[in-house]
Amino acid sequence: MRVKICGITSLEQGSAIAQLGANALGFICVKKSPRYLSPDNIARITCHLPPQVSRVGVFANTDTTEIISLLQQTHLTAVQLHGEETPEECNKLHSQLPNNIEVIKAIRVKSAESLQQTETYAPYVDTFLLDAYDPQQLGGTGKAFNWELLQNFNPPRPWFLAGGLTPNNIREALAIAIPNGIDLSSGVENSPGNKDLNLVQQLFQVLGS
Ligand SMILES: O=C(O)c1ccccc1N[C@@H]1O[C@H](COP(=O)(O)O)[C@@H](O)[C@H]1O
Repeated sequence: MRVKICGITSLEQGSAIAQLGANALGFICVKKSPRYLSPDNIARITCHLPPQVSRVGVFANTDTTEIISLLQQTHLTAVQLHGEETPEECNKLHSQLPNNIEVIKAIRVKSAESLQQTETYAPYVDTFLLDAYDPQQLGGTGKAFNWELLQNFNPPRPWFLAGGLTPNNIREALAIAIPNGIDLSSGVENSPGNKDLNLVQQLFQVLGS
């Protein structure tokens, strides 16, 4: 299973988290987030990570040209679109990126209807990420959604489960849903952008048991 830890802001923590077992790390490129990291700082971290670790840039409603320019500066291997990007915008970005760059579309789940969006977006993205909906914040909310909605969820692309996941609730989540990957941010941190390595270690212990 893919395990993505998002909101990495330092090389020391990124390397330690990869060492503990994460195979994807996320870097927040949304300027108003407390976890925002500049392109220069992202590049300083990504160039030292093991090659098998996916490096995901998280964007929200960012212009395609800006995303492509940032990818060229940072050694990112994936783009997570976490805003109100339309299927047309996803198509435009996907068609302009090299095939080895993964496009992940976040769907913020309000109700069962939200899940139907995966059918519309599927031709234009590689992967989905399901997060909780919050009217105030785009992501990193620490809020979970109703996992029971996922019982018969079988989307046309691989998908990550995100939103309020912690070492304490991950077992319950995975007993209900069968995602291809999980994504944790605030559930494994001391404060925004400062990850708690003990909690990350605890997560891998639970996943391995
Ligand atoms: O983490 C942020 O600050 C953030 C800002 C803007 C868009 C997305 C963001 N984070 C994403 O939110 C989810 C879930 O986070 P949490 O585990 O509930 O804290 C995760 O996919 C992050 O990539």
